Amino acid sequence: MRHPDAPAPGELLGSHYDQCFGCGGEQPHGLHLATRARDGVRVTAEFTVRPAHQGAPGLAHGGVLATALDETLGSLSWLLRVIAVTGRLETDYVLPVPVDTVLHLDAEATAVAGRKIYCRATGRIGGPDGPVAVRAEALFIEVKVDHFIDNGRPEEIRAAMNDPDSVRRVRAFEVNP
Ligand SMILES: CCCCCCCC/C=C\CCCCCCCC(=O)SCCNC(=O)CCNC(=O)[C@H](O)C(C)(C)COP(=O)(O)OP(=O)(O)OC[C@H]1O[C@@H](n2cnc3c(N)ncnc32)[C@H](O)[C@@H]1OP(=O)(O)O
Repeated sequence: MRHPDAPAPGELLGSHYDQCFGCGGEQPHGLHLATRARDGVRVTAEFTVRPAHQGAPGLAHGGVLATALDETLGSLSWLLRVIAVTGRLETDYVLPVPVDTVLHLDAEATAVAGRKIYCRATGRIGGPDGPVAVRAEALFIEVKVDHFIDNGRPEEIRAAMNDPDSVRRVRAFEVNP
């Protein structure tokens, strides 16, 4: 169920961490995904494949495409108002994705059971209604903020805790009655 305080449909979700490879603005070769809330527990995003994202000449690396799917699926957290990490991500690569292509991503949660969030995503090329190039089914697991504090490298954790925007974002996720 969408949380009552979830961002409204159409609203841009913003980055959860400015150094994130998927969505952070401070990663020069990152994916710079900008994700929007949609109805229900659904989000959409666009990812433009850059030369830094190649695997084969002129084609997107499969791991980068998996990252785009992972990041979009992770953004469903904003609508559920929980912090969650990827437990399992199964990816189908249906079409090659050339450099400069815009990948239109669409993710939705399909079920929640305790801490487990089941979800799926597609990435289409040639427009939001174009053919599916990649798709994923995933299981995200809800965690507390301590997951990052206990496991992250101390210098980045300290920097995040000293950044008021970062603390505000995490607090918003923690309150989930
Ligand atoms: C103040 C500032 C401080 C810092 C601020 C930070 C802010 C950050 C905000 C937001 C971040 C969002 C980041 C999104 C980025 C995109 C998403 C990613 O790429 S995340 C990275 C990749 N993923 C991992 O690194 C997980 C590594 N794995 C783990 O840590 C553990 O394995 C974890 C937490 C996933 C589960 O461990 P357990 O000990 O908590 O829980 P157990 O009991 O093992 O599992 C719970 C249930 O889930 C099932 N489960 C777990 N893993 C599964 C799997 N792989 N396949 C199937 N089921 C699985 C289990 O069978 C269990 O199910 P049953 O409740 O018994 O029914």
